[in-house]
Amino acid sequence: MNAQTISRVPVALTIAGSDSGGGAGIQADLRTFAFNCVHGTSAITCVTAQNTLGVVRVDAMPVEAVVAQIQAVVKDIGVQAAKTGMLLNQEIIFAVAQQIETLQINNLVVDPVMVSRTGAQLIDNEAIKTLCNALIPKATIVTPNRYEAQILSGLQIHSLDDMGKAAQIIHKNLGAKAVLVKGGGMEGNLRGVDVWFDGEKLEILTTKQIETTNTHGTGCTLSAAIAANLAMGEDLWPAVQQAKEYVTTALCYALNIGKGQGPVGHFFPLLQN
Ligand SMILES: Nc1ncnc2c1ncn2[C@@H]1O[C@H](COP(=O)(O)OP(=O)(O)OP(=O)(O)O)[C@@H](O)[C@H]1O
Ligand SMILES: Cc1ncc(CO)c(N)n1
Repeated sequence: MNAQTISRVPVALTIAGSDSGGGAGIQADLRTFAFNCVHGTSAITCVTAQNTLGVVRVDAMPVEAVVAQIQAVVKDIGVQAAKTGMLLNQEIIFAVAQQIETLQINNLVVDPVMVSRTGAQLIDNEAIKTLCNALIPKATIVTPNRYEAQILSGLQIHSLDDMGKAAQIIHKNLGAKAVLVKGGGMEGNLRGVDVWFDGEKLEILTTKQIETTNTHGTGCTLSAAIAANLAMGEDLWPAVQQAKEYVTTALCYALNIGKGQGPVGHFFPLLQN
């Protein structure tokens, strides 16, 4: 059989942490890229020992190693979009922001991983400051969860109205082109409702609520799917809408593995036939 070489495939880069349990981080991002028909490349910032019950240990990569991974990918292969996930510390965040500027990476999705859905802070205050000053201003879109949006906006978020206000404050103060406040951590019928603001339009993204506790990796999956759609050449708003559909279906096929929160099922397109 003759090989069919494919040379014009869109390429996306994830700059994020490794999740040994395979549900979030780099592992979720690369699967999401693949199932959205995009070649996935990666720059690993830290290695977590993690499972469905939580994070046991985190080891940071040396800053030079993070920079070398980004440069190796961009200088040879080239990327049409990138996303950032768990960047861990101030030095890594600052170096990543510099590389994005120097290598002129367009279409940047910043998932400002700093607080888990349960409200536990994952990075220190200095790192949060650098994220706000150096990286978020370069973002095409920033996608905070409820708790991250509270930190970034200074508001307490309990209602849809609060989500909208937070999105507008983050947009005005931090300079990302668009903001998506995610509702996975909201209560009642707001769970799964996201709010978008791009400086002009305030939109509410609703979906059917999925009754599952297996929600590990939803945020990584959503931001990676947005990056994949941007790499495919989609405009930002349709890229977000399609990514929301992808994460919703992946949640419907979530995996009931481990003793805690199982991961979303990225490979549902293979199961549907
Ligand atoms: N039970 C649910 N039903 C429907 N959608 C959900 C549910 N839980 C999360 N989502 C959706 O998943 C996406 C990710 O949002 P979420 O708030 O869970 O992000 P996150 O806290 O960053 O995720 P994680 O840290 O687990 O990766 C959003 O579109 C959100 O609305
Ligand atoms: C590596 C990694 N990135 C992101 C998250 C947030 O879901 C996680 N739990 N682990």
